[in-house]
Amino acid sequence: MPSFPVDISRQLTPGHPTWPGDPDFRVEPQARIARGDSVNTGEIRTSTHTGTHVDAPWHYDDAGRRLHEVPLGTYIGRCRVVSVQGSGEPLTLEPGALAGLPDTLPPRVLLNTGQPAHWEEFPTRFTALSPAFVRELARRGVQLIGTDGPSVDPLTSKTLDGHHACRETGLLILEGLNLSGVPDGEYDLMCLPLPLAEMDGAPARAVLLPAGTLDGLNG
Ligand SMILES: Nc1ccccc1C(=O)C[C@H](N)C(=O)O
Ligand SMILES: [Zn+2]
Ligand SMILES: [Zn+2]
Repeated sequence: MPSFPVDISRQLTPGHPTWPGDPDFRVEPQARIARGDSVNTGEIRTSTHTGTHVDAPWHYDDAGRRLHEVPLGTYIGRCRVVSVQGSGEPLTLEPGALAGLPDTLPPRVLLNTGQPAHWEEFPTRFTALSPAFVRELARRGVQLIGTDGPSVDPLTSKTLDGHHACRETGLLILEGLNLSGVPDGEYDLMCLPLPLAEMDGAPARAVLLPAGTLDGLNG
């Protein structure tokens, strides 16, 4: 029995790795009481895709919705954490990975692919989602896919087939979760992306609550 809330966000430590080519994640001290300022403050610089974050559809589709156009309820409500294993090279999930799971799934599924709790370096080896896998999740009622990997497509993909399968099926994407040590099962997800208007995505805080806690909210 985990202790709730279970924090499934990655700690944004100085030097947290970012997607290759994205700006370094930086946290810099600004005001310091120890230097005579009245308060302590800091400055952060981050890619919108660092650590635990959501992708707005506009990230991979110029006609897609931007972050402020995605209803917050997408990220709040019943979810299921599922351990899955990819196959092939690059590691990819196919529909068979869902064998043994019910034909109807909650609106949110979080995929535990075995990524560690902390990334010392950017994980170049992670599990991608095939379009067939995405379509099968959509068929089972899923509306939000979360993964502990940094992307739903392989690192070197230019075609972003997994992302586009999500676009075609209306599925939204949450990436970079920390699901290390989280038992499979049903929970309520509460994930709140930073309210960055007009953006393509945003870092988010995500926690799990006992299933049913949020009953009464939509979805
Ligand atoms: N930041 C990037 C720069 C160039 C190319 C891809 C990315 C990504 O972020 C891809 C990843 N699929 C993501 O959604 O986080
Ligand atoms: Zn992203
Ligand atoms: Zn993505």
